[in-house]
Amino acid sequence: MSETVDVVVVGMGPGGEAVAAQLAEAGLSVVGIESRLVGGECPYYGCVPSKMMIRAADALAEARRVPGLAGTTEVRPDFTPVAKRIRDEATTDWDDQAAVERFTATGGRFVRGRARVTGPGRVTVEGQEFTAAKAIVLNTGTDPAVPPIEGLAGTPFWTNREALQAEQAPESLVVLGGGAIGLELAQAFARFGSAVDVVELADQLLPVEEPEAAEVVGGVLTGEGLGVHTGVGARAVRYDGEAFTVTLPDRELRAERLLVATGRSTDLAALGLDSVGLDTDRRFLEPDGHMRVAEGVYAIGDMTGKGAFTHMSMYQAGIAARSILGQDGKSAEYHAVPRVTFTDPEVGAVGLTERQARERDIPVRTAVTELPSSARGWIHKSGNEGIVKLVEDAELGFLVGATAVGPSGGEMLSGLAVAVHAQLPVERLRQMIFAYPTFHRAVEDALGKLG
Ligand SMILES: Cc1cc2nc3c(=O)[nH]c(=O)nc-3n(C[C@H](O)[C@H](O)[C@H](O)COP(=O)(O)OP(=O)(O)OC[C@H]3O[C@@H](n4cnc5c(N)ncnc54)[C@H](O)[C@@H]3O)c2cc1C
Ligand SMILES: NC(=O)c1ccc[n+]([C@@H]2O[C@H](COP(=O)([O-])OP(=O)(O)OC[C@H]3O[C@@H](n4cnc5c(N)ncnc54)[C@H](O)[C@@H]3O)[C@@H](O)[C@H]2O)c1
Repeated sequence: MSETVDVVVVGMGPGGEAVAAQLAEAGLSVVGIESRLVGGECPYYGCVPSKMMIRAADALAEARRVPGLAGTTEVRPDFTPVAKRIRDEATTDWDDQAAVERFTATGGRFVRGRARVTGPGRVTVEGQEFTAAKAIVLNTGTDPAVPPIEGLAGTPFWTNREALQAEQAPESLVVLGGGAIGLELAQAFARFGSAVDVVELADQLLPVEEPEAAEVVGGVLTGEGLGVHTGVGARAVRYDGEAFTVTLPDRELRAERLLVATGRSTDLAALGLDSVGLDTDRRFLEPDGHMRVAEGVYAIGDMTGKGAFTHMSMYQAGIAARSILGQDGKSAEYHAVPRVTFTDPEVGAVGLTERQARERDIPVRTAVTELPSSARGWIHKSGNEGIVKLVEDAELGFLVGATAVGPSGGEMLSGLAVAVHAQLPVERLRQMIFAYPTFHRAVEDALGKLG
């Protein structure tokens, strides 16, 4: 028998948890369904544990910069505190009891299980059927995509999920995929002593970001001893019980561990979305400005393909919640999506890259400045690699995109994100006073070069 409630949330990633809690707090009857851990990928296998690992790895790198600046250091990496911090502080040993209680304290009801949409307003989980009188909200995220490389299936390769449960840094590691996950984890493990090779199919690392940014990061990684192989794919993978052998067109790489970080996949068919008239052959759902994908069905987070970031999932959650509550609210805007890849240097970016702007026939004007030659970069010395790149719509006179690579590229991004979001005239930005000597003064130089 079907039980009627106001809202059923399927998948409790960051956005699903937020929307379910907001609606329950507003007095609606809400059922939140999660097959694994409430909170999703970010707190258990993503953002939080990876950034704990990176924080520790960056401390090692900074200590290694002491010679030449401040004396001598002897750096002996120990992964144990990282593994312990991830287990105890970040994930409570991959237990979501606190998150479940946080949700049920809002008045929501929690069901553990793998849900399927079975028709308009209908969701089935573990033999129970719920009828959602107001809305179904989908927030089922993504899973690691595993490429069809000969010999790979069945080997004990890592995805981000295993990598972030590691107790020790491996002696050696091959990383397939030079995107955000691949590079963040590759550099972190390398700083703990792993011998790391990164294999990226595209011609540049971080293919969605500016080539100038990728070049800086690639230079730093090779400078730190990582092998970086771009424009190549693995032809085959073998595992002999002790180590992996990855065959590239021109060489073989052998390593204790293999991390597959080649992107993410969705399975809309398994969710039963054909029962509400949605095309399940697609990779992503296409929501309208209020996150509706069908009558009474909302989708938020990575599965919408608008940017696989926790801040996107949370942003869309707020819009969906307001819509379900019948409140007025601005519809979603994606012209100023900020993103930060937490390598060292960090790659902060917002809006369009030059290539994306040109593909949209925007009359583009760009400028690039180098951080090491800025006053702060010169003072900073070791570890000062970075750039600022601005992309201006020359006709309209405002920035449509910007990238800040540097020791704190993610923080430098904030002013640039304001400029792109609010479409502030470049002329007005040029009149700003930029504090001396900050890294973001490089933005002033770049603005000067634009004209
Ligand atoms: C290693 C790594 C590092 C990252 N670092 C960052 C970062 O620094 N900053 C950032 O913004 N983003 C980062 N991300 C991305 C971020 O984790 C995701 O964008 C974020 O988790 C939002 O995803 P989501 O809301 O779509 O749902 P997810 O977090 O993917 O959660 C979806 C949930 O739905 C559940 N589910 C799926 N199907 C069903 C079903 N049928 N029934 C019930 N439950 C179901 C899943 O078990 C899962 O818990 C990182 C990701 C990874 C992997
Ligand atoms: N700091 C952050 O915000 C952060 C960190 C990690 C992940 N994320 C999110 O998670 C998403 C997934 O991350 P990801 O790094 O897995 O995906 P990604 O799509 O960013 O990168 C995957 C990379 O693998 C490459 N690739 C694909 N097939 C390959 C193959 N067979 N061999 C070698 N390379 C191959 C792709 O060209 C691409 O560069 C990202 O899109 C990002 O939004 C965000």
